[in-house]
Amino acid sequence: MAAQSTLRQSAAEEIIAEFLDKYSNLIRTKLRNTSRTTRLLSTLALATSVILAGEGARRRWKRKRAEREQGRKLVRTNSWLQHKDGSRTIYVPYRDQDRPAKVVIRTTNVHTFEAHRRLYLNPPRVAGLGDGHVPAPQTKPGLNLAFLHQFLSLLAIMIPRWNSKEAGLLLGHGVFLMLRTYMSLVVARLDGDIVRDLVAGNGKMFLWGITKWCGLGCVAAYVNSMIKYLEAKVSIAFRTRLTRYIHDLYLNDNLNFYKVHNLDGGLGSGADQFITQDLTQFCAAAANLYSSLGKPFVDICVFNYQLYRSLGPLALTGLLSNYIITASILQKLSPAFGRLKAIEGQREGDFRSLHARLIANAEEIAFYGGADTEKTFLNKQFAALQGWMHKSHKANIRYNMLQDLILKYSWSAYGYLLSSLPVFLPAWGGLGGKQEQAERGAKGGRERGRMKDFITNKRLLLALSDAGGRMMYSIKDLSELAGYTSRVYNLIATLHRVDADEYNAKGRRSELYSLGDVRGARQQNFDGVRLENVPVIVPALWPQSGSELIESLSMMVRRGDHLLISGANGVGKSAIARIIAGLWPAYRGLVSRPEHTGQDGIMFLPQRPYLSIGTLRDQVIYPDGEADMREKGKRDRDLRQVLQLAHLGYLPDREGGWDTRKEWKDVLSGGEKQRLAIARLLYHEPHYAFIDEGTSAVSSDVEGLLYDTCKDRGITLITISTRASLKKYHTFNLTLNPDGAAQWEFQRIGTETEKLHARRELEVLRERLAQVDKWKARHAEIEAELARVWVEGSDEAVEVPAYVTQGADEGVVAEKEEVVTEEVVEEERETARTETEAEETADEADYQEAQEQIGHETETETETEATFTTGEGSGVVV
Ligand SMILES: Nc1ncnc2c1ncn2[C@@H]1O[C@H](COP(=O)(O)OP(=O)(O)OP(=O)(O)O)[C@@H](O)[C@H]1O
Repeated sequence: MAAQSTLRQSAAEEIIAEFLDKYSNLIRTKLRNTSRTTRLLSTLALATSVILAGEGARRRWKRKRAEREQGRKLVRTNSWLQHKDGSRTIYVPYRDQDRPAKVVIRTTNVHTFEAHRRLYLNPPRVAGLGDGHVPAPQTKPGLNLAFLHQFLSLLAIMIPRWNSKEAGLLLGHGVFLMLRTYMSLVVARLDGDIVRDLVAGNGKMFLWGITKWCGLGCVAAYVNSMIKYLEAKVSIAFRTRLTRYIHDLYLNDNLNFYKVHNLDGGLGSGADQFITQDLTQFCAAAANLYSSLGKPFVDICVFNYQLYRSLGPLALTGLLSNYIITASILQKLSPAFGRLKAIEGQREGDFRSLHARLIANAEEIAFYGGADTEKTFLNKQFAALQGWMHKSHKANIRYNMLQDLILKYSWSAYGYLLSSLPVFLPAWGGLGGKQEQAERGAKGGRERGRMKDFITNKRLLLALSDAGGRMMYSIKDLSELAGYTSRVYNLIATLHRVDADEYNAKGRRSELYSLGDVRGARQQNFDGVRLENVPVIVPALWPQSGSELIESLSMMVRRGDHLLISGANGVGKSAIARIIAGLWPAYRGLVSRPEHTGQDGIMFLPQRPYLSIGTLRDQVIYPDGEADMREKGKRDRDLRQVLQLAHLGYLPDREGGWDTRKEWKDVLSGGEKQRLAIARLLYHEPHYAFIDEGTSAVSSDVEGLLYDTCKDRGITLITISTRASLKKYHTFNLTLNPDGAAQWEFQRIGTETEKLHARRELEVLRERLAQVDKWKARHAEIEAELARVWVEGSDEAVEVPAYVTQGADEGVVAEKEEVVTEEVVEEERETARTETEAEETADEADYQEAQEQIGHETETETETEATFTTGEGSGVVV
């Protein structure tokens, strides 16, 4: 044995040596035959390619290192790279912070959206999804043509091209599925062989059969796990495509993320449940459908053919009729799984959005002590979900029973019957029947043959019944998929509808001021802000009609003309900003505004300051990212300067630097949030800025400085405020008073008319001042009455704590009240004196200051006396 192996080894060595000799001789001869120049040139070429390859490798390595370094930096600063074609490269922490994974995100082409709009807004009539025009379809989800149309429409997004990654993954998945079918066939045959050898007592063949079985097991295990892996990959790939598509449609310049909730309402409590939950379930179900339908289908074809060969045409007819009968029974008796799943998804969404609401408003709820009430809301919503889930599972009981009865027990009994055909009816028994007829008489051998055929056929029948069963089970999967499909299709159709502003169903008349009745025009490249005969309407959810706040409003703000929009609460001041920003529609008239939002354009500071996730830097430069900031040539020191101007210079040091990440909405105080919003304004330096109650929590000394800074930076301010004291920073004033004779009044601040108003206000003030003496007398009366009142049992009354009584005896209290009254009177006299002086000198600066004081007074008065408002409106249009 040892000698044999040595012999084999030396033979192998000889072969290798011969091989090496042959090729070295060949090279040597070739070299000898070539000229010196050729050799020199070849050597040079070789050396150059080695050097170039080395240099290439070095550069690649360097690039990779720089890229990794850049990735780390971008992760730290919460930033990304923006490319010219609109795509972005983002880095996400992968295994560890040091090796972030690079992801390139390409935005969906506008033409793709246009091409798809037809699928979602004008579905074919035959699908029964509406009349072929908007509104978006709302059919009962189920196995019908609508489902087919919806699924194919989504497939156009999930697999955009035949050579896309998703198509490749599906192909790979298909190959493995076929492989598994083939393996099932091989296993069925091998099973029969093993039993035959066992019955025949052929030990050698039996052992060989077992060895093959184990080998097949390894391959089958690999194939099965690859099928699962590829299924998961397909599901993730589908989800990625759909999620990016939806994000591009949801968060675009048309502000669909706002409109879909505030104007359309087609998605109920929110798009979040659709995008996070329903989409995931849809993709998992769609990827699974391929294997749960595709694989059994292939199995059924292959196994039927095999059984047809061995059991004959009668068996095949029996099998096919069995499928048809089973499918129709199950289809008839199955509950509406699609609808059940769709409504379950909706209730899950409602429950989830209540939780999200609780998190977003945790502080406010905690202050109010509203935990119990919120718990009741949550429990109520959960009970609705739970009830529906019970209903859904109950519906499953009957279906599962039926399914088990038919697929497990009836089918196997039927299988035994079919397997016995060659034995009892050999004339109808295919190959098996022929063999049976041929071998009649050879008793012992035939029994073993029968056993082998029976085992093979039984396994094939089992596999077939399994495939058929899975096919039948997938009726349920398919119905559930129909539910998810309808939800995802509804989401995309609604987004397309909102994006196209297509609310008007053909042939249907729209209600006045409904979303189908928007006829105003927008001009987006105007150097100024202008409204021309625009009604201020609170839009209602489509298709209801909105409610009118102001019938028709006209105004214009040019560069340098600062405007203050004032009026009582709820009159529609912010509504004007919403119309100009494009959040609310312009139902009639013309709205003109600068094209860009941000730098050199227009910016809106909302009433509730918003703080994004990310670093401190992100808060100042929002909505820019760090990459945009660098592109604009701004550095951290510029941001520090901006913060200083907003009186927040201490923030980077206090919070630990620009890259610090915190939950900023909880970290910053109300006033700080507002000052941060002003800092954003100073960073972006727009030409026009809407400030909606943007300084209400800022102390008045800082407020003035902030206004002056903004104006010095060339920002034209349009302030929405109830504070008349802000007048002095503005040139024009738009006063809204929908209940007055004129619903609004637009006038220059400091004009004769306005002075007239101020004088009238002064007169009213003086009248009130004259009443102070009367109040004093009345006060003394009340004091005297109180002193006379004797409260029965006051001696036994609960003892007043010492800290209350200290220095609070009647005399002291009276004295204090006297002093307070004196102070109030003195203050009012002082105010009146100032007003009179201002009026007399008519000096502009003094006048403004006096105006401010009046403003303070007016504010206080407005709260108490409804009559103490500005004069009649004149409806001046600039
Ligand atoms: N999304 C909405 N849905 C329904 N009504 C709304 C909506 N937003 C605002 N409104 C209504 O529109 C009216 C004007 O609101 P707006 O926010 O413009 O008031 P405002 O004058 O700015 O008040 P405030 O001084 O309190 O901020 C209010 O009556 C309000 O209830």
